[in-house]
Amino acid sequence: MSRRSLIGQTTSLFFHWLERCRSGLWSVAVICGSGLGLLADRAANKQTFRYQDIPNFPVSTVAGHEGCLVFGTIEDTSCVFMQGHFHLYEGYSLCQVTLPVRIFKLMGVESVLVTNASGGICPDFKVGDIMVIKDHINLPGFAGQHPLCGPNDERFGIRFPCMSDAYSKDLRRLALDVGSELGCSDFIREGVYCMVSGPNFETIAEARMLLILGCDSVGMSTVPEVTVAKHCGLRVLGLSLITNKVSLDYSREEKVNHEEVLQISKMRAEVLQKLVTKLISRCQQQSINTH
Ligand SMILES: O=P(O)(O)O[C@@H]1C[C@H](O)[C@@H](CO)O1
Ligand SMILES: Nc1nc2[nH]cnc2c(=O)[nH]1
Repeated sequence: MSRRSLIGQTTSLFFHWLERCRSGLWSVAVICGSGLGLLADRAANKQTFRYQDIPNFPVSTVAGHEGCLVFGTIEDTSCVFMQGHFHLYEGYSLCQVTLPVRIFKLMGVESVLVTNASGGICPDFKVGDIMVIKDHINLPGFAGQHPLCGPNDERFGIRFPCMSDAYSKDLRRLALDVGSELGCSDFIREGVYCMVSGPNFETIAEARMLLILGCDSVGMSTVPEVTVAKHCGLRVLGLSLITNKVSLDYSREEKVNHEEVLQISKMRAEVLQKLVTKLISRCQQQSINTH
C-alpha cells in the first residue's frame, strides 16, 4: 500500500473515532511515560495509529516511547492511550508537547491519567515505588518555558488559571484506595514531582537544591501536559514510577542512565497495568456518579 493511501485510510479511521468521542463514548486518556507503553496492552478492541501517520502530530524520538495512539476499551470504559509522549529536550515546543491534550479535550475526554518515570529525591523513596503526584514544580515555567505563554485561546480556558488543585483530590484518593486493594500500599507514595527540561540527569548540587525546594521526585515531562489539561478543565491523575534514586551524595558510585530507567519500567509494568486498569473502571464509575 502506498504511503499516501495509508495516510488517507488512517486519517479517515481517526476521524471516525473522533466522531465517536464527540458523541460521548470516550472518557479517559492515558499518557504513557518512558517504557510504560504496555499500559495499553490490556485494552480490548484496540485500534492503533502511528504518530507518523497522523497529520501534524509530533513523532516520538526517544527509546521506550513507541509513538502510537491506541484506542480501546477497558472493562467497558472507552480509552485512548498515548504510547509515548513528547519532551522539550527533543526540540519540540511546549505547544507541540501539549497538542494531544487539547485534541483529547476536543474529543470529549474528561479525565487524563499521566504516567512517567522519575528519579527519587525523597530519601525514603525506593526504586520501584509508585508516586501518586500530589503537586508539581514547573521549573522550566519559572524561566518562561510555559505551554500557556502567548495569546490565550479562550475556547480552552482562562488567561490566569489556578493550579493549586491541578491533581484531582478524588482521583488521588481513588489511586491510593485501589493501590491498597491490590496489596500495593507498601510501595505507593504521594509526593511532589519537579520537571526539569533535561536531557541530562541532575548534578549532585542540583539534586540537593531540589530536595531543599520540597521535590520528592524529578523528571523531564508531565508538567506541561498537566498544566494544559487543567487549563481546559480536565480531571488529572499523575502516577510517577521511581526508576532510580537521584544521587545526593558525592561519594555515591552509581550512575543513572536511560537503559536502567527502561529496565525498571519494564519490571514494574505488570503492577502498573493492574493499577491503571482498575483505576480506569473505577474512575468511570466516579464520573458517572458525579454527573
Ligand atoms: O518520558 P518520561 O518523563 O516518563 O521519562 C523520563 C524522562 C526522560 O524522558 C527519561 C530519562 O530516562 O525518563
Ligand atoms: N531529570 C530526571 N529524569 C528522570 N527520569 C527518570 N529518572 C530521572 C532522573 O533521575 N532525573
